[in-house]
Amino acid sequence: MIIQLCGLSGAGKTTIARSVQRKAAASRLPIEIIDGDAYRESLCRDLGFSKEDRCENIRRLGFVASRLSDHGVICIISAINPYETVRRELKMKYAHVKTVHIDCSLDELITRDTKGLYKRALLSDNHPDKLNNLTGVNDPFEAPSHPDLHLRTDEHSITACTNTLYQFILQNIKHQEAKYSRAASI
Ligand SMILES: Nc1ncnc2c1ncn2[C@@H]1O[C@H](COP(=O)(O)OS(=O)(=O)O)[C@@H](OP(=O)(O)O)[C@H]1O
Ligand SMILES: Nc1ncnc2c1ncn2[C@@H]1O[C@H](COP(=O)(O)OP(=O)(O)O)[C@@H](O)[C@H]1O
Repeated sequence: MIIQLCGLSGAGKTTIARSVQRKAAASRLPIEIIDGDAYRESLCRDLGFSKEDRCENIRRLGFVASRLSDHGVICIISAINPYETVRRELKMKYAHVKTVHIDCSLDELITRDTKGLYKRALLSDNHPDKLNNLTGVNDPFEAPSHPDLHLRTDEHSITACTNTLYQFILQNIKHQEAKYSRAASI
């Protein structure tokens, strides 16, 4: 199974992914987090933040996830993943891909601003530190119209969001197992 998260910087993708991973480890459920930020320091080092590069980034993360997922590892792709076309592409290309929108209002993100990115994006146009392509401020984020799961981190606690995503994963595992056992008995 591949869970492709999408959501703005600071929405809580990494926090929730890690928390679900810890919870799953207690039940010996293998989860690998494929984190955009981390892969941008290795496999995706050559990529920037243009639309083309962001889409190529997601394609590469999707490929890595598919290789692990084929061997029974549940993969969580934790990236902003802002474009509907490439999210759909992953769903079409690989088996058991679920889209989870980690949603949070811009006002709350500007308050959190853990990396100082929003402050930079909101500087005046002629400021030397101005960030010109921050997703959600001055670069597009296409909210998924029909996500498989929608979590609002400005309305629910980290624990509540973790539990919801964890239950969603368990339900989908059960659903997959039932499908395979029906196919095997034919
Ligand atoms: N311009 C701009 N827009 C968005 N994000 C930026 C930008 N510049 C740097 N960063 C940092 O890069 C992280 C996003 O990388 P992703 O690989 O998740 O992005 S994408 O899916 O390819 O759009 C993102 O990480 P998260 O905060 O974890 O989302 C930021 O820390
Ligand atoms: N319900 C919530 N779910 C996830 N993170 C939350 C929530 N409420 C507050 N936060 C805080 O928001 C920040 C999210 O940061 P992070 O997980 O790095 O976001 P992202 O990976 O989407 O950039 C963390 O400081 C986290 O403690």
